[in-house]
Amino acid sequence: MEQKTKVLIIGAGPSGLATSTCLNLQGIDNIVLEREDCCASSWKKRAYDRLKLHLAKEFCQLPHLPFPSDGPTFVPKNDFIDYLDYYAFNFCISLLCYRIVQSATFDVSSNSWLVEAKNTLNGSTETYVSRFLVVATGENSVEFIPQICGLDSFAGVTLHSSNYKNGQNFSDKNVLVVGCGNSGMEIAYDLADWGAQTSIIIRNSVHILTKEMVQLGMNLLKMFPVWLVDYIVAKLSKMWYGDLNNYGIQTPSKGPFLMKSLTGRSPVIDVGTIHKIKNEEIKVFPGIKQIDGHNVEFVNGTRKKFEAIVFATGYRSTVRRWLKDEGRLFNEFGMPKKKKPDHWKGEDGIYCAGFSSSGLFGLSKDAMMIAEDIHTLLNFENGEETRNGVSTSKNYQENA
Ligand SMILES: Cc1cc2nc3c(=O)[nH]c(=O)nc-3n(C[C@H](O)[C@H](O)[C@H](O)COP(=O)(O)OP(=O)(O)OC[C@H]3O[C@@H](n4cnc5c(N)ncnc54)[C@H](O)[C@@H]3O)c2cc1C
Ligand SMILES: NC(=O)C1=CN([C@@H]2O[C@H](COP(=O)(O)OP(=O)(O)OC[C@H]3O[C@@H](n4cnc5c(N)ncnc54)[C@H](OP(=O)(O)O)[C@@H]3O)[C@@H](O)[C@H]2O)C=CC1
Ligand SMILES: O=C(O)C(=O)Cc1c[nH]c2ccccc12
Repeated sequence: MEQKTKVLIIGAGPSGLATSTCLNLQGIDNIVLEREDCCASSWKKRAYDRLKLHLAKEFCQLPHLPFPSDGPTFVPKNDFIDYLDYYAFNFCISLLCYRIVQSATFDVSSNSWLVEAKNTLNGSTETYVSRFLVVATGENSVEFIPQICGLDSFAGVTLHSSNYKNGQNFSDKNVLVVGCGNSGMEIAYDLADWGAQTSIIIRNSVHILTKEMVQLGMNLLKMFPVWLVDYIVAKLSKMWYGDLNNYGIQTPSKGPFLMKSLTGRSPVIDVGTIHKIKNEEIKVFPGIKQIDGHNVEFVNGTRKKFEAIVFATGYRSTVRRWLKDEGRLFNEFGMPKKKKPDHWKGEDGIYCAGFSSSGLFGLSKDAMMIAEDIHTLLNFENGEETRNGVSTSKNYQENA
């Protein structure tokens, strides 16, 4: 089987859905391929129960569909899932699930992308041919668990944050959370709330802000330079939380928004974890040196027994496993080679949406720019054809 389309989009997360919608509204034929059985699978299957969007809803809406004005400012996970399902339905997205893309190659002779996908319903390999290819498989495509000396010998339960739902099964257990990004800090809070004896590893410096500080910062950024916004937000954080050094938390020298834009690392948006750290409900440890049975030894020589470890150690992109473009658009980590704002476009009609480390806000911008660019290129190509005597119906109307 070989299926042809003008644009092939890989991945039906927010990036794929947003790009498909923007193309649909321009009347450009496109198909979205998704490896799972549904759209927005990371939100439906790999997110913990108490998750809410950290940014105010105005920064999280996808193109052409605002959140209801009477709804909460910080949208809960399930409302966001309903929003994404409605989005896919409302904009008539042409979605093919159960398709794991295994290779994508540009064919110079036909000026098109040849994409092979495994159909997991019947085991067959399908071929798709398109003029344009949009990579929307996400920065968080696969769980990352670091190699730690002795991890194989750990005698308790281990899981990645993407498989954590809530702390129900951990009450009264000694649990170690590895990683102090937004997942780790919130999961530690949740575990402590469920009665687990909770510890967290914070091995590097990290910014801690409230969601209101981030909201203020995002709004100030519309008018003021990043250094000034960082100065204000960092001052507010210091006033609110005091000196966190005493609790094992150092503040980076670069400001939170500059750091986000340069490295993609988000500040931790505190949901109450800091309060629990201050009152010793949650203990802070430095990096792990080694694990032996139930014992974990930290780099400062301290040892402690744990019954479970939650790895909130982040994710990796998997593009380089299947995209055969000789590493032109993506680096070895599966992230764009070009710096923002030029990250979203490669050569030969390839694009990426959702790889600017700027969350839903950034991926919506990518989607709009990609659709606009494809629209312009197609108009140009149609114009060329008209000049060469091959008119399309669109050009008949435009020329009339
Ligand atoms: C826990 C968590 C909370 C977050 N909260 C926020 C927030 O509040 N605000 C914010 O702005 N950002 C947030 N983000 C960051 C980001 O906005 C989300 O990760 C968002 O889902 C990214 O959308 P995406 O479509 O780029 O990637 P994903 O949602 O990961 O979607 C990619 C899709 O591609 C599919 N796929 C991957 N490989 C293949 C393949 N080979 N073949 C076919 N399909 C494939 C996957 O199954 C998946 O459905 C959060 C991230 C996480 C992990
Ligand atoms: N409600 C929301 O909006 C939420 C948003 N998110 C977003 O999702 C994305 C992914 O977040 P998250 O899952 O937290 O992943 P991140 O990549 O942001 O964080 C990973 C963490 O793991 C730590 N880590 C990695 N390896 C080790 C190791 N060997 N030992 C100790 N620590 C280690 C890192 O620390 P180090 O710096 O020392 O390497 C870092 O603190 C982010 O953009 C985040 O902001 C996540 C949860 C909720
Ligand atoms: O939740 C995330 O990690 C995001 O990427 C959302 C986001 C985009 N810009 C920001 C600036 C500060 C904090 C979070 C974000």
